[in-house]
Amino acid sequence: MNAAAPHTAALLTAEGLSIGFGDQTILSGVDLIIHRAEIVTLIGPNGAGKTTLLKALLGLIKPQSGRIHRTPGMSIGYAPQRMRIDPALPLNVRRLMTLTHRHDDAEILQALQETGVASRLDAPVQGLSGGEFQRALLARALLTKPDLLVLDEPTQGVDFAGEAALYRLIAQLRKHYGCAILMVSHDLHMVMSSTDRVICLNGHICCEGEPLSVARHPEFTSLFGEGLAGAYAVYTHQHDHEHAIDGHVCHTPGCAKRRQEAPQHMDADQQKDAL
Ligand SMILES: Nc1ncnc2c1ncn2[C@@H]1O[C@H](COP(=O)(O)OP(=O)(O)OP(=O)(O)O)[C@@H](O)[C@H]1O
Repeated sequence: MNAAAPHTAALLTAEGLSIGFGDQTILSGVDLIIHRAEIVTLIGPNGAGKTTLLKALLGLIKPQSGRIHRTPGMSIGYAPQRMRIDPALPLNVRRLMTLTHRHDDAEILQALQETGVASRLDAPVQGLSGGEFQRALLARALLTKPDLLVLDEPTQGVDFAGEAALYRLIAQLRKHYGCAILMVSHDLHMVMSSTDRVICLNGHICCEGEPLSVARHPEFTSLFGEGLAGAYAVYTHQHDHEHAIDGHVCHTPGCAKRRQEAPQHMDADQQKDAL
């Protein structure tokens, strides 16, 4: 999915943003552009200001200074990081979908189908698994037919296999709706393979660009460590070897298969010779 999306026109622009609470400034000098149909991921340590920036871009927090320009008429879907739901509240998925806006059943069902949880329409929200809950939130954000989908940690509470499936779904949604996606994520490995552009935030924009260039940036390595950039290199490496079923690494074509088929009565040295 790293292939550049057809993003040319700016959908949302921010210039010189400073954002804070009271006399405390959390973010300063933030300039950014979100283009149509691109996937942009905000990364950064805890407390870096990622959620604060999203909220300012959504118009939920007024910046201390700077300006935000949203394309007139654009619609934004938002899946927040946290949603406090009273465990005693009888709330099913259908109701969750209409908490803030009215939508008819057909629209709700279609959005839930898009995210793979239509069968949970009448399930109590408290009974959803982590992955189902995130998919329901995603469906809720889709109901606005967004030009921009803003997702704050969309894989929270989701296991590793579920994370990969969710990122694939997000990519499909971008294709299907042609919407831009701005998300916050801590899944750095996933981010690197599932986004067009990465913005690394820590009180200001430390670095930004295509995933590979960000992973090599000194500010990225000082925030996340050399190891991670190295791990990313492993993540994208050219696979120049095969793995036999016993974990052995084979460097000659077909050797993994031959190793698997090598007679079991041979000892390790004989098997090696047979290869
Ligand atoms: N409403 C608020 N009032 C005062 N301070 C706030 C408010 N919201 C956030 N902050 C502070 O702003 C800073 C940035 O918070 P923010 O939630 O944006 O960080 P984040 O990068 O999203 O962190 P995380 O990765 O932990 O979710 C934190 O120090 C937080 O305590």
